[in-house]
Amino acid sequence: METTGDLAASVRSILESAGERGGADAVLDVDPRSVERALERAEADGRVPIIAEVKPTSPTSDGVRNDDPATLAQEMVAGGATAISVLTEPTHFGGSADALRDVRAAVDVPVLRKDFVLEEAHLDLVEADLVLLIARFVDDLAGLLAAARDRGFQVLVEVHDRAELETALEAGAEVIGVNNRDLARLEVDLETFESVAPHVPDDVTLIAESGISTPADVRRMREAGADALLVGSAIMDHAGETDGDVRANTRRLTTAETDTT
Ligand SMILES: O=P(O)(O)OC[C@@H](O)[C@@H](O)c1c[nH]c2ccccc12
Repeated sequence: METTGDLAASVRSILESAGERGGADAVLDVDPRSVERALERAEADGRVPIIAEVKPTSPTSDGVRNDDPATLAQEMVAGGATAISVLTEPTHFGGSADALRDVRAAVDVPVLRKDFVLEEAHLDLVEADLVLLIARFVDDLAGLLAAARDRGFQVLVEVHDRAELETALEAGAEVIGVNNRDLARLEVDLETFESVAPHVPDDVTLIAESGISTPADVRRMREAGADALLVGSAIMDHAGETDGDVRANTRRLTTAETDTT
């Protein structure tokens, strides 16, 4: 793992608490809902493939939403979401394994577990269809990827630059997310995706992550090659700028390529 000296203080503290969280008693055996199939269904219906994120709060959000995660997820699916991402990180994002379990029981789309998984035992906290591994924070990416696949998980490997992309490809990642947020400064720049995307092989499923808030942002990321987009804050609307209507917020983005008004 890289030294944590160049990371934002909140990210250092997230990693410290992640390292202290234990695993689980049993090794999971997951029967996953196919992400590939879900993406094909969205494209066939003319919906932009959006992975909508249930994120009660975050170090960069203005506020907290304590709505029932399962209800939020159902509203997101009603707004056309292709998959749901659920934070399970408890100390900085207000997430939990129970929230993910409730969401997965309430919807029939694939569910991504969003957390700071650093070692094999962390994989066994809760079943999900897709699990996130962050290239920058994982020592043995190929090993953890294999351990996740052995359990049946599909795996989203997150990168932020070309060097991390190479690491992800060498490790055999098939689904790669480019995070527009820089974890050293916590700032978002959509150019990050645009600069990394051209170097991603066509057979990789490519996801643009973070900082996507408007239909124009959606179109920009799609033009740069995104197969899907991961959106949290603009849908959760922690500050309450859109009456917190998660269904409408999701629909505005899933229809961005058909409704260009
Ligand atoms: O809220 P945003 O800017 O739409 O971002 C969503 C998602 O990309 C972000 O929550 C995220 C991306 N990678 C992460 C890793 C851990 C925790 C959270 C994240």
